[in-house]
Amino acid sequence: MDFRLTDMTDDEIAQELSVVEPLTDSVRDLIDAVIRTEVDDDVLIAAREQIDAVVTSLRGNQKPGSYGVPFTRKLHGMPYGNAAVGKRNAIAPPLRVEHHDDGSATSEVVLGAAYEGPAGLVHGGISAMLLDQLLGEVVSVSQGVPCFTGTLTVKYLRPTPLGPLSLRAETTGSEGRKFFVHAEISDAEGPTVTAEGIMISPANMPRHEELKRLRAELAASAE
Ligand SMILES: CCCCC/C=C\C/C=C\C/C=C/C/C=C\CCCC(=O)SCCNC(=O)CCNC(=O)[C@H](O)C(C)(C)COP(=O)(O)OP(=O)(O)OC[C@H]1O[C@@H](n2cnc3c(N)ncnc32)[C@H](O)[C@@H]1OP(=O)(O)O
Repeated sequence: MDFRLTDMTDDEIAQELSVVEPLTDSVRDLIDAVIRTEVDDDVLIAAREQIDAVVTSLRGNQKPGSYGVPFTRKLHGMPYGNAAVGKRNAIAPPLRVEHHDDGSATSEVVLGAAYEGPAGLVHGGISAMLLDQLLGEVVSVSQGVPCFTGTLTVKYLRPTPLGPLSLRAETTGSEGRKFFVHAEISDAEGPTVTAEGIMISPANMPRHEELKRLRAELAASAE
C-alpha cells in the first residue's frame, strides 16, 4: 500500500473539495440523465460532442495512473478515486460514512438509476461493494490500522429497493491480525442484506505503536 504523504493543509484540501465535489456531483447527475433521457437522437449527438469537448479540456493536465491514496501529515487518507467513496469518482455511489464513539459506522445513502440490477432494485454487486467499504472502514478506523478484506460473506435477505437506504457496521471480535466484522443494509422495513467480513491487517502494515509514533512525529512536523 502506498503511504505517500501530501503537504496540503486542511484549508487547501477544503478548497480543492469545494470545487471538485460539486463537479463529481454534476458528472453523477450526467450519468443518471443519460440513463433516463428520452430526448431525440440529434440532442443526444449534440450532448456527446459537448461531453467530448469537456473531456479534452480535462485531459489538458492529468495525473499518470490512478489517483492513489495520499495521506495528510495528520494521517487523514484522501482516497478520492476510490470506487465506493471517492470524492472525485462519479461512478462511486454518494456514500458518506460516519464513525461513532462506540466503534460503529453508519451511512445514509440514496441509490438511483445508476445502481440498478433487477428492475427497480439495487444490483447485488453494488450492495456487496457498499458493505465491503463499510466493513473495511469500520475496522480500519476503530483499530487505527488499515485492514484488507480477507473473506466477505454476503447474504441477500430480500430485494433491496432503489432509493433511500441505511447502512451500519461494527467489529464483533478479533484474533491476532484478523478482525470479524458485521454490516447490513436496511430499507424502511428493516435489513435487506447482511455481510460478515474477516478483515486482516497485513503483516507488513505499520502496527499500532508505530502508527502512534508516526502520527505524533507528523503532527509535530505539521506545526
Ligand atoms: C500511514 C498509516 C495510515 C493509517 C491509517 C489508519 C486508518 C485508515 C483509515 C481508513 C482506511 C480505510 C480503509 C479501508 C476501507 C475500505 C477497504 C475496502 C476493502 C478492500 O477492498 S481490500 C481489497 C480486497 N482485498 C484484497 O485485495 C486482499 C488480498 N489478500 C491479501 O492481501 C492477503 O492475502 C491478506 C492481507 C488478506 C492476508 O495476508 P497475510 O500475509 O497477512 O496473511 P497470513 O497468511 O499471514 O494470515 C494471517 C491470518 O489471517 C488468516 N487469513 C489469511 N488470509 C485470509 C483470508 N483471505 N480470509 C480469511 N482469513 C485469512 C490466516 O489464516 C491467518 O490466521 P491465523 O493467524 O488465525 O492462522
